Amino acid sequence: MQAPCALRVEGLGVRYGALVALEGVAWDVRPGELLGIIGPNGAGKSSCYEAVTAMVRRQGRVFLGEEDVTAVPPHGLAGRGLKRAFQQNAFFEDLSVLDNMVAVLGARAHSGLAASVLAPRAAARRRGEAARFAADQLVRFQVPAIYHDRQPREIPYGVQRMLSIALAFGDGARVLMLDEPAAGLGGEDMARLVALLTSLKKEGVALVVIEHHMDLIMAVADRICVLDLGRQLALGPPSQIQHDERVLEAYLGKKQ
Ligand SMILES: Nc1ncnc2c1ncn2[C@@H]1O[C@H](COP(=O)(O)OP(=O)(O)OP(=O)(O)O)[C@@H](O)[C@H]1O
Repeated sequence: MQAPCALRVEGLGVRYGALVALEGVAWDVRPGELLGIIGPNGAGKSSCYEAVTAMVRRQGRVFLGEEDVTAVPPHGLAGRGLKRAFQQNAFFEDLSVLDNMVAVLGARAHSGLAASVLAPRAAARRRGEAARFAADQLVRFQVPAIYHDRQPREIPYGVQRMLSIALAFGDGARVLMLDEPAAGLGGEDMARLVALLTSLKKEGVALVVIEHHMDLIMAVADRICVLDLGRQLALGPPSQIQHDERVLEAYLGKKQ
């Protein structure tokens, strides 16, 4: 028996005034599975991404596990384990890499003023534990310890991308959505990204990844949703998508 869906969308649509940017999109993703979303420029990928996380006005329904979360606002979705990263890296620039991670881990790290005054040793111990947990989390997301004390803008771009994924994931995610995680990455950084995505899948995280980088998506996706002119052109495993005539014509054909 197949595992239940981690995330499912039905009849997803987005309009900007008279422009139909997305219409009738329907897919699901299961724990441990990576769904790739591809399509030519203007196909509706970003609109789809924003629509799932309720960042734009949209039609359709969104289910997280068994729960209909269509009416849940973005912060409520994050609280339920649907996390998203942004295409642009977004950091607290004045904090170190480690403190960025501590900050998103939130409650785990903050002992509070009252606790610090009334029980300073316990508060210090909790802060130490939070910092260790944050450091472990960063290493797990391919951000090596040599960068933890630096500010985000001081670390290499490829490591910044990993940091942004780590921050999006926070203290855990049932579903993690990534918008072009491979943008601007080359050789070794790309290999690190593949390793990270593969390990998240093994841990049972469901991933939804918008990507222009065909080699990456064909290598790591279990299924791919192809959008073109706001419509869902195809949905299937990479082997099927690579040979789909409509996809070749609409997407790959336009790229050549
Ligand atoms: N805020 C907006 N207002 C008006 N039109 C928009 C807006 N955002 C996107 N669009 C239009 O909606 C359509 C889909 O855009 P979208 O950004 O979702 O596509 P995309 O597949 O992500 O494209 P790209 O690969 O270029 O980022 C395009 O025609 C785009 O011009």
